Order: sequence, then C-alpha cells, then structure tokens
Amino acid sequence: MKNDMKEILLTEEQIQQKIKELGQAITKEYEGRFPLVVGVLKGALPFMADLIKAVDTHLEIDFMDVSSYGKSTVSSGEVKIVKDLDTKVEGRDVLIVEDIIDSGLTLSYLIELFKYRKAKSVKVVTLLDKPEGRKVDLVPDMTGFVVPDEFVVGYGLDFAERYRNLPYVGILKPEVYEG
Ligand SMILES: O=P(O)(O)OC[C@H]1O[C@H](OP(=O)(O)OP(=O)(O)O)[C@H](O)[C@@H]1O
Ligand SMILES: Nc1nc2[nH]cnc2c(=O)[nH]1
Repeated sequence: MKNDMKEILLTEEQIQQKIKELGQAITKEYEGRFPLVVGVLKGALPFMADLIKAVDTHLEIDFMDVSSYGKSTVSSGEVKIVKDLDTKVEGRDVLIVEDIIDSGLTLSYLIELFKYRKAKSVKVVTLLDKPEGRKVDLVPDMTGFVVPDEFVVGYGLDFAERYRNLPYVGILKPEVYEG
C-alpha cells in the first residue's frame, strides 16, 4: 500500500509518541473524574484504541457514528446520526475523540447535541486538524498534528473505505483516486 502514497506525512513512531503525550494531558485533565470518552466512527477507531491505553485514570467509552461525507473527497455539509450513544450524557464530562477535523461540521453538530443533552462539559481531542478546511469556527481542546489542506489517509482515515488499517498517515498519489 505504500506504493499508493505520494508522501508519508506522519510515521507510526511520530503518531505513537504524540498519543503518549495526549494520554498524559487527558490523565491530568480528568484525574479523579469519570469522563465519557466518545469515539466518532469509523475513523477514530485506531486513535481511540491507542489513546485510551495511554490514559491513566478511570473512563467510560462509547461510540457514535455520524455521516457527513459520501464516497468522494468533498464534504456534503450534511450530518446525520447513523448510530447513537448507548450512554446518557446528562451531567457527564464528555470527551469527543476524532481522527480529523476538516470543515468542523461533524464536530460542531456533536458538541451542540451533547450540550443540548445537558453534558457537564464537552471537550474535543483530535489526532489531526486541517484548519484551512474550516467552514465553522471550531478550535479543538487537544490536537495531535496540524495537517495541510490535502486529502489524507491512514490510521483510521479512508479513501472509499480503504487505507484505514495503515499505521501511518499519508497523502495518496492523484492517480489512485483519479483511476
Ligand atoms: O470536519 P469535517 O469536515 O466534518 O470532517 C471530519 C469528519 O470526517 C471524517 O468522517 P467521515 O464522515 O468520513 O466518516 P468515517 O470516519 O466513517 O470515515 C472524520 O472521521 C470526521 O468525523
Ligand atoms: N480520509 C479523509 N477523510 C476526511 N474527512 C475530512 N477530511 C478528510 C481527509 O483529509 N481524509
């Protein structure tokens, strides 16, 4: 699969080192509390799995599946709930885990939803942030890496459901999605 990459943006080692640091920051932030850590499917799965192992305080996990993209690389601007949480968020400290923030539409929808459901606090940790893609004002509380305005894949991020299982993050060669 490495042959499909124009460039490797983040190596497995860089990602894992950053996750250790983020895990320590989350431990510090939520020590003595019992946050509800919400993974946004499917992209956040590898990040969430590694991140929670780097956190040294009690936490509960749950997942939400929302969809804002079709099969293309362009945002449709629509957000719909595909799978809701099993857990009540009222009174909870919610930490949303994302693989990437691009337009910000997915997250701004989720943040408003959890506030409406009376969460005690809502924070966001994202592995990747693409600030140039933003359509709404949104700054994550914790960020792994800022990435350029390019379509990236790997470590949860897909192109047509492929490449999620890469341990690194890269930019595809144009011929891969053109062909
Ligand atoms: O900031 P935005 O422009 O809203 O984009 C970010 C969202 O897009 C991706 O999910 P996607 O809807 O592609 O689903 P997936 O995680 O199942 O691939 C990503 O995982 C974020 O949830
Ligand atoms: N795979 C992938 N999904 C995204 N969703 C929003 N931005 C991106 C991106 O750069 N890559």
